[in-house]
Amino acid sequence: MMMATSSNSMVVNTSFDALSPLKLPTISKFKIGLCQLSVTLDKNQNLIHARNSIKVAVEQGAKLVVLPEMWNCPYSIDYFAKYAEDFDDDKDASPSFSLLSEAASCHGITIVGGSMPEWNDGQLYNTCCVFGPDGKLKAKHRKIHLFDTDIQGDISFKESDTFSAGDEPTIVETEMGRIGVGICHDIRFPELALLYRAKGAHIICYPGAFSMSTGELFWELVQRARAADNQIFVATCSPSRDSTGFYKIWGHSSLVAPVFEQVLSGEMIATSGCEETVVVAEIDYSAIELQRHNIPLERQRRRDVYEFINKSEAEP
Ligand SMILES: NC(=O)CCC(=O)C(=O)O
Repeated sequence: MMMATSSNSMVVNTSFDALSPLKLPTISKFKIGLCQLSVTLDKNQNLIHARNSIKVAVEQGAKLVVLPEMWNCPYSIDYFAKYAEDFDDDKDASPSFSLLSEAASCHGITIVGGSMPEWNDGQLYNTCCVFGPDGKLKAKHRKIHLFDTDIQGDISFKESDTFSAGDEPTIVETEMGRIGVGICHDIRFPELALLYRAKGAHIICYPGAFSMSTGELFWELVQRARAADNQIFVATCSPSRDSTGFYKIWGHSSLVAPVFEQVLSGEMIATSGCEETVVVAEIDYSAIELQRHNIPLERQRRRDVYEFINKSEAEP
């Protein structure tokens, strides 16, 4: 069952009971563009930058473009509220929203619009908007798992001091397939990806800004894990490391395929370094079918055994 939510997302019902069979979209082979942007203190500059970068991706053939987490605002607690926009009240008054909508319609592409700080009803959210080729908003995902960390002598950062957490998973039907959306720290939670896979997603897009402290060890690992576990494509897009702020960003925007050259599962097929760049790579959703044929995880899954997880969680 598909439901329209208050936040405008076409969200697939969140129960695990019904497994959506894989259905490939009409266009199942196309190019994706990942715009790894350098984010400055100058919001206007960030917007111009994003528009130019989307154009570069389109010129290289991208039909689906992904932007980074916080592409219009430095990734810093000090700036989130100052740079936030309200996308619901008057969309024309939101320059970032309008830019994404116009870019999508002008180029006739689907845009997973990274994330931006959003004001709504007095709450601040870390929000990703997805636009279709007609420029209309198709979905809005609010980061579900906020990034709070305290690593002694290294990094201390608490998104939850500023942001409220979203509480809805987001899967959106687009011409470029059924897209699950997560924002950065959301990628660490296999349950969310499993839910998207169960609901027939072809790709999960995670705009992200992993830190230098955790990026080297975890960024590639979690992308490949989500792709391999779920036999699905995973795309990530980060700001570049030279972005403004004390928070140092890992970068490395990437595309991971469920299978590569017949056998390799969860293989990185395109990636970047830490500098500003646009990564354009080909997606072929038939790789999902191939990998699920090669190793039919879904048939082998033992839900009867995993029942204990739910039961143990239910205990006080
Ligand atoms: N912006 C984020 O959510 C960062 C997440 C991160 O770095 C992690 O290690 O998790």
